Amino acid sequence: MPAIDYLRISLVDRCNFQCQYCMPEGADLQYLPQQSWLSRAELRQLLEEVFMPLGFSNFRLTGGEPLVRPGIVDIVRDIAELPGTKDLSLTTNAFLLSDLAQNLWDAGLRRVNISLDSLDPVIFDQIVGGRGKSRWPQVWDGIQTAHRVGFSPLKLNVVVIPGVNDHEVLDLAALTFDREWHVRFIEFMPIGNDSLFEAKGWVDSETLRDRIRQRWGLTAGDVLGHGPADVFQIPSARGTVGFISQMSECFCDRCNRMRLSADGWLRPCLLNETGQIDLRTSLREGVPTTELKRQVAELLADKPEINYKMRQSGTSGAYGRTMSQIGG
Ligand SMILES: Nc1nc2c(ncn2[C@@H]2O[C@H](COP(=O)(O)OP(=O)(O)OP(=O)(O)O)[C@@H](O)[C@H]2O)c(=O)[nH]1
Ligand SMILES: C[S@@+](CC[C@H](N)C(=O)[O-])C[C@H]1O[C@@H](n2cnc3c(N)ncnc32)[C@H](O)[C@@H]1O
Ligand code: SF4
Ligand code: SF4
Repeated sequence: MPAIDYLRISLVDRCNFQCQYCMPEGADLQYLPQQSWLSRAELRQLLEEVFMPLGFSNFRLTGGEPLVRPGIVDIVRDIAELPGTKDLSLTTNAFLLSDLAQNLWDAGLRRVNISLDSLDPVIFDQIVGGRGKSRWPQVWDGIQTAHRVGFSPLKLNVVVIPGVNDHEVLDLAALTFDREWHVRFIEFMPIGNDSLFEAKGWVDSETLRDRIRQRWGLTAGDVLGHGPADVFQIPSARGTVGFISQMSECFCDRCNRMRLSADGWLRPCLLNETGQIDLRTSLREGVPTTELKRQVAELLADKPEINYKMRQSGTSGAYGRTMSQIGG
């Protein structure tokens, strides 16, 4: 088991999109009241006094949509400035990125992962649940702005849904040719929209790799990252193609991460709800951070047993929190 040094921090459970695969269909999600979000100061305190001393040094901000969190730029600055931060990144749908990219860069953020499920604006809008004006141009503009500002590596995340966007895999992979963009294909996971998962299923990464291999060839690749992607490269492309294959390969034995929700629950596994602890309530009740550190250390010791294969141990039926509430 590798060292657990990667913390994914969800800053807000709300989102300006409602992607088919992420939110339950017809979702009437109960959003957290704002006062239950970890404040900027509480988050900083937990990082400095609990997580960093336990060896966490790589941080990812996510959501919901992290760019709708008020004060996002200040939160980025706080974390970027902490001496214990080795790598800081953000996962976003990029809808608000063109306005924020420069400020985020100035605050110390250097890389972003962006969801882009389709190059076809009509399909894109169907996936993200748009009504009225198309959302695609603004997202594309956000990606271009991030590129211009200098974020690198710049990764694009595609959740592949059979019959929805799987026919675009070659076009999306071709985005890696001219620019140093890193396109990652994610196998649809059974969290978020269960009925869509049952209806559509998922495409295994090897099938996608075969398609790419037959068209252009495929060699080993490399890009900075702490997540589960297997990285390849189309010969002579500037960027890479990555595959996140929870369903076909299961990468739990190399899991190096935990998740902190917007309301301060620490979750040892995305797909298994065992062992979560409520750090925010304890912090607000005055429990010393030395004690919280002891509790987190205990959970770190239990983490290898809390994984996708053992998910029945922590979940009865539907997950208590869905993908947008956990942050992916
Ligand atoms: N099952 C599972 N899926 C994960 C895990 N980590 C990331 N993913 C999936 O991969 C998606 C993309 O992750 P990103 O938010 O882009 O971050 P990442 O790939 O971990 O980050 P870097 O490799 O550091 O760039 C997530 O939304 C999940 O769908 C994990 O621990 N378990
Ligand atoms: C929950 S979103 C949060 C960050 C941001 N809103 C975004 O979309 O990038 C993080 C990631 O989770 C992925 N995701 C959501 N639901 C998923 C599912 N059921 N299976 C696989 N990936 C999923 C999204 O594609 C996205 O890359
Ligand atoms: S994938 Fe991201 S953008 Fe889409 S609904 Fe989920 S949280 Fe929002
Ligand atoms: S499913 Fe859980 S244990 Fe497996 S890689 Fe994801 S977070 Fe880690």
